[in-house]
Amino acid sequence: MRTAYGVETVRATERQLMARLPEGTLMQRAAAGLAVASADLLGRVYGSRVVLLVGSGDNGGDALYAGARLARRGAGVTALLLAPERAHAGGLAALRRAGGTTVHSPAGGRAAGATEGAADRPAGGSASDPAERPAGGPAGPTAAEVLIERADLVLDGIVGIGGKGGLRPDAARLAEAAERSRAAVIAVDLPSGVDADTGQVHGAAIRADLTVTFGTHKPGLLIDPARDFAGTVRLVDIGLDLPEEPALEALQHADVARLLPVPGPESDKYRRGVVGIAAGSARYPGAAVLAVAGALHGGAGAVRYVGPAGDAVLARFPETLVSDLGPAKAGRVQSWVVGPGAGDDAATVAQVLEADVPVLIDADGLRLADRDTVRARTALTLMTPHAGEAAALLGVARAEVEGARLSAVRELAARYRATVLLKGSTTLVAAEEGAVRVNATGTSWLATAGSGDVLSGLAGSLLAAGLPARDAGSVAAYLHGLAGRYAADGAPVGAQDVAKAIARAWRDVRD
Ligand SMILES: NC(=O)C1=CN([C@@H]2O[C@H](COP(=O)(O)OP(=O)(O)OC[C@H]3O[C@@H](n4cnc5c(N)ncnc54)[C@H](O)[C@@H]3O)[C@@H](O)[C@H]2O)[C@@H](O)CC1
Ligand SMILES: Nc1ncnc2c1ncn2[C@@H]1O[C@H](COP(=O)(O)OP(=O)(O)O)[C@@H](O)[C@H]1O
Ligand SMILES: [K+]
Repeated sequence: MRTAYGVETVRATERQLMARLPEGTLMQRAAAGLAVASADLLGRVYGSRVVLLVGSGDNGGDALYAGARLARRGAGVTALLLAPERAHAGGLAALRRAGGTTVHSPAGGRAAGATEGAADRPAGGSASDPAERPAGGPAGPTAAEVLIERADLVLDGIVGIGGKGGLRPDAARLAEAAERSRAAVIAVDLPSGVDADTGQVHGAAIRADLTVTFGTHKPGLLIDPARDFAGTVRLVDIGLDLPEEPALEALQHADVARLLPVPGPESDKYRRGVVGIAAGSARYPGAAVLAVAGALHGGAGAVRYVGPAGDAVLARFPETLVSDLGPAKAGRVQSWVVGPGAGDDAATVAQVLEADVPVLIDADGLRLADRDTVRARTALTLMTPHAGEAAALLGVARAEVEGARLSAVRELAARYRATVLLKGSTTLVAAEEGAVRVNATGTSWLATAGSGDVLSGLAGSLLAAGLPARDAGSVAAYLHGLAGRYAADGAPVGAQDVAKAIARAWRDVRD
């Protein structure tokens, strides 16, 4: 299981650990890991040009100490200090001892002619030395921007877990320069400008190729939009003793393998679970077919279908048990999936919600389900909105959900007293309590009509097989994401291709 902890927990565990260790130990561990990752990315350290973006906190300290290590190995290292008087004193001294230079990088300091030598200053001077840049001049790039432009590697130590709100204007300029530059960018702990706890991004942020994070992943590194800014994430162990329950967790192959329902010698189709699919309409029969396709690959022993698309379902999947009597009279099931392509059939949704078995509500069903009825259910409920559907349920704009996925999914889980799977580039699964699961196996090729129907069938099938809602949702998202990757393999796919590839995803996970 990959886990992520919020800032408050990180700070508390760091304090405990620091109390037992000589001062500066943790920062040295962080800087050592950062320097190794930098060297790996550079390939050749000697002769490389490294620029450090240094803010006023310990995040900048990490960058300075790592820069010192790289300077000792022959890199030309320049630190751009956003606030020279507040930059980490020990880190500054270490960098200068190692032969690195520092440049004051205020907003708008122009590099008149911005020459190579603009950054040079004697090692050992003080950060507030008047010899510090900025070089004047009304227009053109600042000295800092020129240095970033010419760098091989930029280390972003502007701000880490101490960041509040969007980047301030002078820091934002550096972030933009780094994005324009061809230099590789490594974010120290997390990309400056992203929210460590939520994954929100307010305005400009560093766009990194690699993020070297310390002690634990932070939730923001795993949730879009921030995840997209982090690039590849590398975790450096600094010895933190973290509590049992994380804020966020992501299943890995081994976790999914343990959760997959596998028939034993005593199994029969009923013991494996029957999933009922109440989906599709005269207008949208395809949704029924796709939900059944997903359900057939989810581990239930049988798939029962009720609704107006029985003929279409049977034509494609003769193994389906089709009934036209409605959910209440269709025969026993261990879970229901209701909603895909359901149109305005509120009666079916209401009937399904009355059943005392786990229910998955998707698509039209989300709009039609009465909130108080869902809240009052005693059996499990799993809701699977995409951002647009979640926004409608919450009464906010879609962009608001996409920008703050974690709070949106938590809020829905609380309002409906249900488990909620929020679909999208990073799928989140939240129950009313406990760690939120994040899934990142997906691919944007999955953004294709009907792939959500496949997911709901798959998750419903896992519910029928006996998985709790959080596991059913996160295992389904994991398999569905992998299946999407396999089916797409770099080219567009249809939802049916995704359903077919689920079997390969199972095999892969179980290997
Ligand atoms: N505490 C520890 O034991 C360790 C901390 N480490 C590093 O320390 C970092 C946390 O250090 P700090 O607590 O000093 O905090 P940060 O360095 O993350 O940020 C605090 C500073 O950034 C400024 N700042 C805040 N928001 C800003 C914004 N939006 N734009 C521009 N500047 C902003 C603040 O004025 C403050 O001076 C971690 O992210 C990690 O990199 C590591 O060295 C590992 C050990
Ligand atoms: N950008 C993306 N990256 C990864 N997965 C995505 C992306 N966009 C959508 N998906 C996934 O594709 C599926 C689409 O589901 P949904 O929006 O319900 O479509 P439909 O209603 O057409 O079936 C979901 O599993 C969702 O998580
Ligand atoms: K940073």
